[in-house]
Amino acid sequence: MQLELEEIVPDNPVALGLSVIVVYVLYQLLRPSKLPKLPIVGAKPGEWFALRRARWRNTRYMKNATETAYNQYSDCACILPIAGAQTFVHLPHKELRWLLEQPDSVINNLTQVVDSLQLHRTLMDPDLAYKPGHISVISGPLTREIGNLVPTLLDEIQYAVDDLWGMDTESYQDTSVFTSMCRVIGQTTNRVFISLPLCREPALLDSAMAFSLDIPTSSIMLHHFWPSLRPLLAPFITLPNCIHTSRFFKIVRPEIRRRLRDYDTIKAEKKQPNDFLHWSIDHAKSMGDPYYGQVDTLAGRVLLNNFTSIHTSSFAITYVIFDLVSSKSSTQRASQHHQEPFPRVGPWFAVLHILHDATFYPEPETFKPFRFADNRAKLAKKGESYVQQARQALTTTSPEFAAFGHGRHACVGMFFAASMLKLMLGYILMNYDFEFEEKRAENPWFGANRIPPIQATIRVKRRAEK
Ligand code: HEM
Repeated sequence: MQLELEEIVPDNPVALGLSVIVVYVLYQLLRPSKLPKLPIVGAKPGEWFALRRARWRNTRYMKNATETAYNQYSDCACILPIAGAQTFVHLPHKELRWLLEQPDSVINNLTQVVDSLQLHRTLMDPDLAYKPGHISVISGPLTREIGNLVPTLLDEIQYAVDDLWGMDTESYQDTSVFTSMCRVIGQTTNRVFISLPLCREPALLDSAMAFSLDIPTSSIMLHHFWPSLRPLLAPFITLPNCIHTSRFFKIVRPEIRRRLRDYDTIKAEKKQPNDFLHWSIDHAKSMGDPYYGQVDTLAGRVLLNNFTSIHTSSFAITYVIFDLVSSKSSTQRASQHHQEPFPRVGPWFAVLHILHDATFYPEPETFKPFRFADNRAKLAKKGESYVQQARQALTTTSPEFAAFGHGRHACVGMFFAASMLKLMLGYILMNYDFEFEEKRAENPWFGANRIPPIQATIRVKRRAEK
């Protein structure tokens, strides 16, 4: 018996719409998986929809899931599905070197970053990611200028911290560490990105900080939907990204137009500003592609840099401050190196668990702010070369210390971040006292990322001058 098309397809438009949705949902649930045949973390043997159920289990118990991936599958790869993120192929630690040797034609870092953060939807101009001009500006002039920028950085840190934490030497006050650190980092990085007075403009900082949160939030939301539905939902989900981008652009556009107009005169008079915006204009002029020199491209670069800098650096300093206030003996000595970074690479390595692996870091659960400095001193005492000693530096990445990633695509801003964070910590420890806390506030999970306790407060007061 042969059925005519009209007999199968309902003529009622609502029924037709519903049938399409049902067929689509069934297809998504039952279509064969393209994933390699590997053990799935969080799945139970023989269960239906193992991948989907594992995804929700892992998301609920992220610590267990990532620990299982790191410890139980230390010899073979496994699949680590997480809701709101990609389905990761988790590689054992020993495979990191192999991974780093793969050319971009085999494992493309940009594709993975774009997909992970859904940059083609969460950025209002995806070409900022596909034509990443900021990378050469960060690794070039910004990194070269760090030494010269120290007084500028310190000036802004002092201004921002004093303003937020006050000068009262008598009484302790409650303060939200994360919120204040975001503001200090936002102000300090923008001092280097677009200089005074814009770096202190509250509306600019508010929109930059909001945008820095919009990207991870909207990408997590988008990852909850099947890829084919994302283009339809993205305009709604990324509405905050659009609003914060246009607020930021409105503030910076007049300054960018002024810089472009006066570029030749400023250069002839050797009065160039020493900031990211100026270096980006220099870079645009050398590119021969008008896209790089457009006002909105330059504004987008500054905003994108706010995204890469604000939360990464604020997380790092917030961890340290919480570790210090709950560790009496450590606050006596100025702290240099401590990071509990969030994992970002995919194919995925549990950076968090590597940094808590007792094979590499004895007593990993104990906060030892001088862990690396003491190692360095021991190496010096043994007469080891300067190069060996420098392997303990915050900016020397390795398979065992991948807080900034490792290899070709390691963080290009790490030298800048490390200098800014050390200056900040030094300034805070020399000028402020903390009230000691018996118990350290827990670090919660946000999607696949471990983050500092962003709601928690501490008590702080200005140290009286002796
Ligand atoms: C404590 C602060 C920071 C941490 C922990 C951090 C961490 C990271 C990590 C893990 C990566 C990915 C590496 C990979 O894919 O293997 C990365 C990439 C990147 N970071 Fe950072 N970062 C920090 C601060 C900064 C700052 C301040 C800037 C800008 C000035 C920056 C700019 C970038 C850029 C542009 C990339 C992409 C590099 C590429 O694709 O080649 N980061 N960062």
